[in-house]
Amino acid sequence: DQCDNGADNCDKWTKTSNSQPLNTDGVVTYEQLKLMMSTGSVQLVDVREPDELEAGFIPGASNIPLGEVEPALRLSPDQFRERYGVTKPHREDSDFVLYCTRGIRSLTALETARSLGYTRARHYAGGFNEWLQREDLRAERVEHET
Ligand SMILES: O=S(=O)([O-])[S-]
Repeated sequence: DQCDNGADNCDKWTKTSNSQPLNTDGVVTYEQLKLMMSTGSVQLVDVREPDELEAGFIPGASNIPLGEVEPALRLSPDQFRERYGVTKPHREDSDFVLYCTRGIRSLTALETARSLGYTRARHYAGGFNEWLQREDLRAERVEHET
């Protein structure tokens, strides 16, 4: 079973994965994402089209457009790295996070990922829209403080 590989947080995840609707254990909030980014534990994938990323994206994200998510996750790890320049997520990874503009496409991508065995994958439902708003607010607050 999934716990055989000794993943740290195995218990927490095996109890909820597959048995809960995606909107409870499948969602990452802005705060959770920031925390994951600050600890270096996130494999972030932007599922928007490449031209949408020209206006910006979340730092560290790789781009796999929605229509490529399924074939991408079927690539071998070597092929995946060659194509996308990053390590292919492992099926048991809980730090595999998808996002788009406002959570619609990333939910579809998440369902695709889960159907391919990525049972702990999640999506940042607020998407790039919320990200920009929250980051702007943070910047303003920092300005006021200084
Ligand atoms: O990017 S979106 O599908 O949420 S509009």
